[in-house]
Amino acid sequence: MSSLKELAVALFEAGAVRLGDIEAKLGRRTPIYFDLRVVVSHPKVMISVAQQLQKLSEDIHHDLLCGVPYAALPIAAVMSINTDTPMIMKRKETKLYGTKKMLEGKFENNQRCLVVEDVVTSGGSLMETVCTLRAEGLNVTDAVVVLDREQGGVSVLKKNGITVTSIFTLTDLLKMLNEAGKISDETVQIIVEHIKECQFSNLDFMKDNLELIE
Ligand SMILES: O=c1ccn([C@@H]2O[C@H](COP(=O)(O)O)[C@@H](O)[C@H]2O)c(=O)[nH]1
Repeated sequence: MSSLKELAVALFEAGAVRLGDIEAKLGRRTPIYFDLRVVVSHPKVMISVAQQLQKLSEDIHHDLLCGVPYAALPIAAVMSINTDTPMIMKRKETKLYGTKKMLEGKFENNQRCLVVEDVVTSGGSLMETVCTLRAEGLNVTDAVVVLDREQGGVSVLKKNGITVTSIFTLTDLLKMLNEAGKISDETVQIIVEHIKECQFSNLDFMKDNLELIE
């Protein structure tokens, strides 16, 4: 899988692109949903996704990698092994026993941690991980993601000090899948209209869980 178009088609064929009237996070409805969790069952696609993210990471100075739980964890693990970069893991919930740690793995104050994410919509999931990492004394300024759904999350993250670099924007991906005959012109149109109407300009809906700059 040398080209991005080949990767887009491989993701589609692996079942990572779902079309229809789908219920997403917080009861929102969407005509397109990306399920990157399926990639664990397709090792060649996993390697290709990790390699593309590694390319994006080459110019970003970092000491550690951290995947946003859960979908990005295996992707970050493959990148960690391929590049010999230590990884840390954020827990979704704090343990109620033992060490009560939020982060697993070894890290030191002020180390630079690059965040790995599968999909950005509002930016909320990624920001949640960033807040935990920063609260533990890590320096977090960048994230690499597989897909930017172009719904405002990347700008929201920028306002909070995070630069996002993605393998695909939704526009790129739709174009590649349309050219490959996987998605019709009509479906592309429906998705484009939905994305225009469903934009996020802040993370107010989850402000009780986040310590934001704004
Ligand atoms: O098509 C999609 C859209 C979202 N996700 C999951 O949700 C978060 C991203 O949404 P935010 O609003 O930016 O938090 C991400 O962690 C994905 O796992 C998805 O899988 N597919």
